[in-house]
Amino acid sequence: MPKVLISDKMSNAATEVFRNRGIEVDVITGLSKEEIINIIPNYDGLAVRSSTRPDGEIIAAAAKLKVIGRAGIGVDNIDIKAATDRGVVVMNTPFGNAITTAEHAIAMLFSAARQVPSASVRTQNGEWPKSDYKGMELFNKTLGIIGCGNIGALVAERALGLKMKVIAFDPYLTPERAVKLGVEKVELDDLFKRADAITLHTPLVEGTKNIVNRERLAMTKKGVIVVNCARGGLVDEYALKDALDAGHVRAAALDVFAVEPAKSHPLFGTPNFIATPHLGASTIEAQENVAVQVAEQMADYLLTGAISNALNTPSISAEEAPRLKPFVDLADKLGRMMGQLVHDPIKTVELTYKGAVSQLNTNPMSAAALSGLLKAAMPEVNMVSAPVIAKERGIEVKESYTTEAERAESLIRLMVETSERKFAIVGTIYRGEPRIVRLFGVQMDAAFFPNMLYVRNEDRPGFIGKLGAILGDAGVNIATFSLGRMDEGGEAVCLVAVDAPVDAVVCDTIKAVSLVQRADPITL
Ligand SMILES: NC(=O)c1ccc[n+]([C@@H]2O[C@H](COP(=O)([O-])OP(=O)(O)OC[C@H]3O[C@@H](n4cnc5c(N)ncnc54)[C@H](O)[C@@H]3O)[C@@H](O)[C@H]2O)c1
Ligand SMILES: O=C(O)CC[C@@H](O)C(=O)O
Repeated sequence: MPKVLISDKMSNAATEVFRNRGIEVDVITGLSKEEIINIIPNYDGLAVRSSTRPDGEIIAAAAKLKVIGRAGIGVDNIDIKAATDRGVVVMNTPFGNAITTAEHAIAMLFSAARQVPSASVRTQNGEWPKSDYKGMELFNKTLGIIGCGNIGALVAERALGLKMKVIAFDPYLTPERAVKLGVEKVELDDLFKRADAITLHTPLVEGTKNIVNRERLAMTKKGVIVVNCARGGLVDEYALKDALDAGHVRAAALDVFAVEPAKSHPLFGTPNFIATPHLGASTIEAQENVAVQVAEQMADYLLTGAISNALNTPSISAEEAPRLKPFVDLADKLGRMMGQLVHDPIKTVELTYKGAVSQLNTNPMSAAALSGLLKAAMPEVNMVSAPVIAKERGIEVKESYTTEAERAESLIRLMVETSERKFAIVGTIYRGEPRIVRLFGVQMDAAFFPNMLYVRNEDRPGFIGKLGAILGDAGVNIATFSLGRMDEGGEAVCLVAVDAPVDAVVCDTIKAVSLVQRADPITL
């Protein structure tokens, strides 16, 4: 039974989902990094919010870990590269808290426009400071949205409902979508110049770090409002403080800070500054949504292999997972066989899906073939890391599809190209089992076995007897023998399934037989 650790405060709904799905679950929050490193080897899954930071050291200690689930959107607390290198799937819940966070941004906008928090505190202090507050009406004002994805679009929809004009900067926002949302797509500087209020909804990446900086704040209208409910680090907090102190920025409301938890901060106590402790996603509804969603996704993966909302590997729906499995296994075996037979650096990998398989989700098959192929040189590689590694190494990966398949319902052809030549292996699934139907240009019909021997020789009488004798003398028992040849007297291929690995000495003895070109062991 798989076992999951929930290491951050999360709705009980997550625990219930795991238990109902037959997954053992421990909820242990407030652990130090060292404590997590000590216990993580016991778990197949780790469910977190933002307090736990699964970094390279935690992931390296997690011998059994298969999945990290983030009950929320941002995954900047997770070392995705380390997870990818170890084959750990990282998944988030991209929509479960979006409405709640959009509502918090709107709440912050109103709070800033009317200074609700400070007016409340002073009123309750008995001051009745009515004449100190003159707010800003939002009606007819221009809201500048930086980052118009899920949450930005929800904020836009709500701001339009408030009869604001909405302008948005997002390099990936298409003009069509902007029209559909009812927002005007603008350049970044234009947004800073025109907005009466600015709200941020981008992830924190290299291109968005300090996107609200001193120079850009200087472009804004006097009296602008700044709201950030996305990520700390998007706003230069010192530049914001100066602009607030100078009275250029009317008010600012931050839910997120460059360093969290922000227990003391230069902005704290600044007039017209509002802070909340990363509450954007904190509603009963959102927390229940993300907890249920992350637990369902993790359970699906651990129990069925279905993958949704993964950041480092292609999706596989629960419905398609069982149909894909035999083809993923076949692709892995084709890759592993090829990886052990081709020793030169690979320039191109081409996967051709023929027949019924071409209609399926082939992404996991290609990932499995690549991982199998690279394993010969990199034993740690896996389906999650292989596509990234192939890209890093400059290996071009191509896929092609045809609904026609000769000789079988479905065929997968793996072709690799080195600087010298091309090699191809073709496989199929027959009665639920993977089989090789073509190997380096030679037609055959062979099953895959854990230990095999590949021999290429010139087709001459007597060779098979000699090969059998060498294997017999070496105490290697033959399980099956598959043969094929280009044409009579031409090149022939033997694929011998054996009961134990064939060592290098035996291979050298076979290679010494005249007309033998290659003898390579294969371990699957
Ligand atoms: N405060 C909270 O509790 C809370 C809750 C949920 C999400 N968030 C954060 O809110 C942010 C947005 O979440 P989302 O679900 O809308 O993400 P999303 O991926 O749907 O949208 C992000 C948008 O930012 C855009 N973008 C990327 N680079 C950009 C750039 N250089 N300039 C402008 N736009 C750029 C993308 O094109 C995308 O449209 C994330 O950082 C997420 O972590 C915070
Ligand atoms: O878990 C939280 O409270 C914050 C979540 C939020 O930052 C997110 O990115 O989804």
